[in-house]
Amino acid sequence: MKGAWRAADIRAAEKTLMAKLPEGTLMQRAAAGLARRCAGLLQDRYGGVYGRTVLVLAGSGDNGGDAMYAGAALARRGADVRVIRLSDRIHGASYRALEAAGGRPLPGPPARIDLVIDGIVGIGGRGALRERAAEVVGEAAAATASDGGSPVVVAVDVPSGVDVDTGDVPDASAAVRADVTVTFGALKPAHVVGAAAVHSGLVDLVDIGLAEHLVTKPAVQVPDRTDIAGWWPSHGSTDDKYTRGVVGLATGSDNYPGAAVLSVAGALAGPTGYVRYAGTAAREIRERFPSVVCTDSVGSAGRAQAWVCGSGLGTDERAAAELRAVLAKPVPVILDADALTLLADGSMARPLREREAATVITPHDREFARIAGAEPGGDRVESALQLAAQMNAVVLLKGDRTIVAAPDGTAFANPTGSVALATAGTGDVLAGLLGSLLAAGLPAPHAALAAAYVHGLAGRVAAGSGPVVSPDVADALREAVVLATR
Ligand SMILES: NC(=O)C1=CN([C@@H]2O[C@H](COP(=O)(O)OP(=O)(O)OC[C@H]3O[C@@H](n4cnc5c(N)ncnc54)[C@H](O)[C@@H]3O)[C@@H](O)[C@H]2O)[C@@H](O)CC1
Repeated sequence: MKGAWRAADIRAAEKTLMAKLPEGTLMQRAAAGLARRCAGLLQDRYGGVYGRTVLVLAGSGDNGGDAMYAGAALARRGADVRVIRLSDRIHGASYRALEAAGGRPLPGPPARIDLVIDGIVGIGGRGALRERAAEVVGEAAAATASDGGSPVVVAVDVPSGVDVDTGDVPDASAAVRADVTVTFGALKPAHVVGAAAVHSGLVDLVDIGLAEHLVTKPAVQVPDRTDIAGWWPSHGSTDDKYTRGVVGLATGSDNYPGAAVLSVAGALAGPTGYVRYAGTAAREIRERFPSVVCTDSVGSAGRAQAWVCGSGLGTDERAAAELRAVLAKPVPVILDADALTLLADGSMARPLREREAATVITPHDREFARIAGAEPGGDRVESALQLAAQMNAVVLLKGDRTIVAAPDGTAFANPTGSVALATAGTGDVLAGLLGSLLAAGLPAPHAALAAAYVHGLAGRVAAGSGPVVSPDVADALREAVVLATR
């Protein structure tokens, strides 16, 4: 699991480390790593460093210092390095090093640029880029590279114009869109959550010896494949259909039988050995999935180790009664879609509060607003954590980087999100898969993250064969499980 730390925690660790090192050492480490990555990108794209045009955008702080020292190293290897100073006050020693290596100042971006180094602001940045900086960033990105394409844009530490601590991008037109972000010491939330994660492009972490001095808990954690593989339940030779876990689904309605089909398809791709369906879509489910045991209500269904409730359930009296029946079960429960709408008027607050087993809620932003009173806003991690604490539930806040927040204050971000999932019905598939993982015994935060991870991969797998609809995501789940867990 990788952690991402806020700027204040990074600065505290840097302070401890810097006290042990000769002055300037950390910046030299950062700049050396940055120059190496830039040289690699120039090599891969244009076949070498020599003769390539590199534009350094330098702001007033140490971020500009990193960029100019790296520019100096590239100039020494024969690159034609130009620098635009975006402040009257810039890092002096690195500017002089760049000049000494042959770098030259320019008032504005040239027409031909092979690589842009964004050293405008790093972890000291506040808000959207100021007007002049935003203008220069736009002009540089619109320049032509020597191979006729757009220049490679490398952000130093974080793309300038994003909120480092929250991943918010206050104004997308006044923020750098990087192909690669070379960051130092540790990831920051901007690399892994919110719109800033998209602006970061590929994130490349340079070790400057900081990690062991980070004493605080990360603001957000990001699982990788080995975490998912380690959590995914495996079966032994003594297992049977019951010991693998039984998952129950109270989903679908006369109006939305498809939601039931999709949620059951999601559950069947998970690790449980037995799927029960309770609801009005029993006929559709029996036809599609003969292994699923169907009843018409939660009350008449047998036991399950976890229940999924809400996808396409509707919000009428029958739906409310089914939700109440699910909340009364002493097992983990996932509340999705219409179940969240039913929670909004507060009438379920008591049964929800009285639950002892885990509850997972899976809102998108508008559902989040129905329950919390307002959409998540710029700080999605903090918003999800607050709702998790308030409801004593694990919150899976859907988005390009889905966030999983636990009531104990721990937050995670899923790295596999895919735009392919932004289509009707994919949430039903996710809820079913998550139910299966909970029924198989995974702790709720791990179940939510593992489901989001595999679901994201399934979206990518499905997108490999063209435009995606939600049944394609359900069909791709098995391949995604194999990719994530083998
Ligand atoms: N502190 C350290 O030990 C290290 C820091 N390093 C670099 O130093 C950076 C942090 O440096 P600083 O603390 O000097 O801060 P930054 O260089 O990130 O930026 C601070 C300056 O930017 C200006 N600024 C803030 N918001 C702006 C906006 N929206 N538009 C335009 N200008 C804006 C401020 O006036 C301030 O002077 C890191 O991100 C990293 O790149 C690295 O060299 C590694 C070691």
